[in-house]
Amino acid sequence: MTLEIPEEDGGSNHFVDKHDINEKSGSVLRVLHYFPLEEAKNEDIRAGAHTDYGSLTLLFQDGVSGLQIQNRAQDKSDQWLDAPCLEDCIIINIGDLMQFWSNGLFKSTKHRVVFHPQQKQSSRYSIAFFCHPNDSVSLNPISSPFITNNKEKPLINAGEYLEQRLRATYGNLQKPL
Ligand SMILES: O=C(O)CCC(=O)C(=O)O
Ligand SMILES: [Fe+2]
Repeated sequence: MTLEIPEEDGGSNHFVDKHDINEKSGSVLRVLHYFPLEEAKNEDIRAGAHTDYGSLTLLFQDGVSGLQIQNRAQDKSDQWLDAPCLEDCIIINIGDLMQFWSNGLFKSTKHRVVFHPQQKQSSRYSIAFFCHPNDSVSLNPISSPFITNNKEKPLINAGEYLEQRLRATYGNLQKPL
């Protein structure tokens, strides 16, 4: 989908400009190893339900499935749908900031990682690249004929939002990077 962002707001370079690699950002590559389940335990969840904090996440999986997304229909939020693990494919998640910038047009989908019954004895590996804009970038909806901009100016920028989410998740640990 093209958003027709006006040239004065960067046009087709709008998102590139927000992700200048020479500026500070929260972008991070994580190599994830989910251990097999110990025999005595009877758990189903490898990673609890959450949304990603940044703009987009690139997920590389190793063939052991388990990623699920939450059904967004209000009366079906207890339904979790398996994301297929396709060979040579990268899964792209929309993160919270893309939802802010698009004023909800693009949804930051809740997801989690579960053990499927036949996988409890296997490790699972995945690599996630969490793509974040520069810390100083505003979370205001972007100019586009497809996006309504009815929001008050937010008081925080991308760096502050990341800090808030990390604090809520990990307590007062130091921000990575
Ligand atoms: O391991 C996966 O497939 C997903 C991991 C994930 O959602 C995350 O680390 O935010
Ligand atoms: Fe995630």
